Amino acid sequence: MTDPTTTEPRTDTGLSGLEIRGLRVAFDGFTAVDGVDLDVGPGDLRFLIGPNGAGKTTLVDAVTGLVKAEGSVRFGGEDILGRSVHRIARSGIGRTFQTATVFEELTVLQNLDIAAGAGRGTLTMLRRRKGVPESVARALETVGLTDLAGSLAGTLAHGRKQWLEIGMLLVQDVRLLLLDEPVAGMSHDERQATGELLRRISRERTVVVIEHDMDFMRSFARSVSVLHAGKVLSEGTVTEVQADPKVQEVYLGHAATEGTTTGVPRPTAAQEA
Ligand SMILES: Nc1ncnc2c1ncn2[C@@H]1O[C@H](COP(=O)(O)OP(=O)(O)OP(=O)(O)O)[C@@H](O)[C@H]1O
Repeated sequence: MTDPTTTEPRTDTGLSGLEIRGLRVAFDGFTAVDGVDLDVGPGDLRFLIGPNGAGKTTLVDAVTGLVKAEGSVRFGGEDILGRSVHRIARSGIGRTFQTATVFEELTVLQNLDIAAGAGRGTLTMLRRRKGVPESVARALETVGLTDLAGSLAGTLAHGRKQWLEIGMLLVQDVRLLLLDEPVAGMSHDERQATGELLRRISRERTVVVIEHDMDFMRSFARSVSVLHAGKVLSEGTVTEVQADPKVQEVYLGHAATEGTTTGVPRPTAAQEA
């Protein structure tokens, strides 16, 4: 269930929100993102859900500069659309992909150190350091990997690799985290720990999660946007979105055609009867 004490997006100084207007992405005449307006408040923990092919990943690709898009994407007061991937990353936006991309042959600490270095100036990089940088120690603590700092990343369990990747965004001081199905393939306990981690992170940063796992969404989303056929179909709290007949129609329609209940919001009592 959504924590009622954390329903309101935070507005503390230093937190930045995302403002998307008229976002459009076309691939050879096929419009994958079709005029999306989306506001993610500072410190929100927003879930982006929708059936396969709805345009969720393409939207994140557009925000991070991986695909060309029209419209506007403002973060921290600046329009970032059209900037290079590198410049967008430097403006404080980071993402993870469905498959964790960590350096398996390096230790957890080395992975974090490299990620931290990516945000440092050349002079700082050249300076000799003693011990673990504070930002790295903090990230280790936050993602719960302090005791595994010396372990090779390749030996980590699946869930912990995802946490390491999130830690790599934290040391880069990413202020907007865009996470693509972070709990896919995780055990129940790992999902729970990941949800709690995202709650902690969203006290200081803005978090957007693409997700198909509806139980996870129900437990941890502070707000939800439903995408369908490249457009925002519905938006609100978990309760509001689940009660929206348009959402039920889209998901139930898919369940019927795909023979799966993955991603189907829990039917209302009336539907179950
Ligand atoms: N590079 C591309 N070239 C052509 N079409 C693409 C490309 N990338 C995505 N698409 C199409 O755009 C649509 C949206 O895809 P996208 O991956 O954004 O959906 P999604 O909501 O993330 O789906 P899923 O939940 O399955 O990951 C799909 O029809 C997909 O086939």
